[in-house]
Order: sequence, then structure tokens, then C-alpha cells
Amino acid sequence: MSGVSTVGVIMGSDSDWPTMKAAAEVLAEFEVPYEVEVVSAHRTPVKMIDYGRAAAGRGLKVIIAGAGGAAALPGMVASVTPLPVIGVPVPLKHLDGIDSLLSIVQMPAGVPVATVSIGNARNAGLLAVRILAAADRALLDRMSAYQADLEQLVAEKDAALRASL
Ligand SMILES: Nc1c(C(=O)O)ncn1[C@@H]1O[C@H](COP(=O)(O)O)[C@@H](O)[C@H]1O
Repeated sequence: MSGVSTVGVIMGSDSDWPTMKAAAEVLAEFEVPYEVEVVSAHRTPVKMIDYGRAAAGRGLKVIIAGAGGAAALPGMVASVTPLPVIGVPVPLKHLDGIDSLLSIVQMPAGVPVATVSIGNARNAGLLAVRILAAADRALLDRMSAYQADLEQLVAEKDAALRASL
């Protein structure tokens, strides 16, 4: 992951990585340069503000931010960067991620954070690719091919299911 990254994947704790790595995997699949870093609004507030303020200037185009529990990170980062931020609610032992989901999705007007479903970091990666693809014809074509593959996969599973009846 050397050179200029296009997507920043950040998370409140290293313990979020088992959930968040799915976002990194998608970015790798689509050959989108990305970086990964632990940044916490609660535990490392100065680092979080520095990261958010510097992100666009460093060449990042999208930030994916995952956090569990009282998930301030996605919204706080969104407040200090003009870049699109995608929040991933990370499910923890208590409350199953509902707390995180509500923390991320209930942003005040003026500071948007795109929110994916609980634990669905793969969709965060795919959404980041779509945002980038809006201004990148080659990436747009790859996203269309991915969608066609998905459709094909469902058709094959449907055929296999009906053949087993
Ligand atoms: N929600 C936040 C923030 C934040 O929003 O700034 N910083 C850490 N955390 C979350 O705390 C949980 C437990 O962290 P530990 O496993 O390190 O105790 C993690 O899911 C993390 O995202």
C-alpha cells in the first residue's frame, strides 16, 4: 500500500479489523489504492482531526470509517473533511451494533455520512468504488461487469435450487 491512496479505511480500534477488512478486500479486487489506519474520535481526538483535515490534500477521494458502540468517528471525520464519508456500524457483544448504527446514521443536517448496514464493510467498499467510478469510465465498466457477474451467480443458484426440487 505505498504511493498515493484514493480511499482511506479507518476504524476506531484494531479490534474492528475482522469486520473492516471486507472493505479493503473489495478495494483490492477493483485495484483501488487504499490505506488502513486506526483513528479514534474518542481515544485519539487530535489524530482524528489531523487525519480528516489532511485527507483531501493528500489525495484521498473517499473515507470509509468503521466504529462500534458509541460510534462518533464517521461523523466527526465528516465534520472536518469535504470528502464523502461512508460509515460502517461495527457490531459488538452488547446491543448487536444497533448503538453504532444509530450513532452513525442520525447525523445532524449539514454533515452527511453514508451508512451501510451493520457489519457490512463489503458494501462500504463497493459504494466507495461506485463514487470513484462516477468520474472514471474504466472503473464504471468494471462495476457494471461486477453487477453482471452477480446477476449470473443468482441465476445459477436459482437454477440449482429448482433442479434439486
Ligand atoms: N466507537 C469508537 C471510537 C470512536 O467513535 O471514536 N473509537 C473507538 N471506538 C470503538 O470502541 C470499540 C471497542 O474498542 P476496543 O476493542 O479497542 O476496546 C471498537 O468497536 C471501536 O470502534
